[in-house]
Amino acid sequence: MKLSFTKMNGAGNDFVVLDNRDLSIQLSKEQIAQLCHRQRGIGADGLLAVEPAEQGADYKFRYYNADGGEAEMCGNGARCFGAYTSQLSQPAAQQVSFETIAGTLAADMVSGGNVKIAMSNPFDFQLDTGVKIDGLDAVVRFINTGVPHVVVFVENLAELDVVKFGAAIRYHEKFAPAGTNVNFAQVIGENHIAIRTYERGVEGETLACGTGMCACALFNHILDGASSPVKVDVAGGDTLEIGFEAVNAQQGEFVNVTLTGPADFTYRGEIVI
Ligand SMILES: N[C@H](CCC[C@H](N)C(=O)O)C(=O)O
Repeated sequence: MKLSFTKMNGAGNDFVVLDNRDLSIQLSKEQIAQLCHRQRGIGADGLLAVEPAEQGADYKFRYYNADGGEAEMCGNGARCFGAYTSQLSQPAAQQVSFETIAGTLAADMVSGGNVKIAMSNPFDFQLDTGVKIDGLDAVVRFINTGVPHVVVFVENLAELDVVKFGAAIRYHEKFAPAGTNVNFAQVIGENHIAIRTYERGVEGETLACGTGMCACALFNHILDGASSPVKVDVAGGDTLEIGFEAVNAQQGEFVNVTLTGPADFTYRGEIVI
């Protein structure tokens, strides 16, 4: 099968984008994993598929990790999905809505080529999961910001072995069977944090993780009183903004969570699979 695709990235979190509005593309988990393979395929952290909406939004957004498994949604991917689908209409749309497993989201094309995502409300808040990891002297926290995220605040982010400790938490029995993404964060200023993320389904550190940035920013508010918007420095070198409105922060209740950052087209191509 010959596939036309678009390669995009959101702050270095990179994706293969497929226009499947006619539902003609049917890929197996193995085929998606091959497309995302860095040496044997196009290479990406995940794959975004545009499908027709079923509940009144403009589109349906399907997200697959590099291992081919479907996940509930993807924050950086949502910005790329928004930028991609905004250009499917003439003139280009300023706002698009799309259905995901995590809920219906909206993407706004804002200044500087950035995209602002109105995220789903977080849930499953655990201030302290009680998980202890040998060699990691820190509290393991949890919140679901569309996908599951552990958040661990540390003082030595730059030197931390993110893959070692990330994998240990991702595969910990506490989070089985779905597993979790794992974020390590460090406060670097007022309303300003830096994070590194081990991503479930990539099984490695990615250059950015949008839902992970949201999770860390919300804990920065809960733990340190940071106010909205929180600036988040990510491993790929970008700084993004997380907005939120606390309803009951100590219970992890927030609304109007937003993720604003870049969504870049890298190239278009064709591949036979
Ligand atoms: N990179 C994504 C998160 C993907 C989540 C996926 N790794 C999973 O939950 O399995 C983001 O920007 O939010």
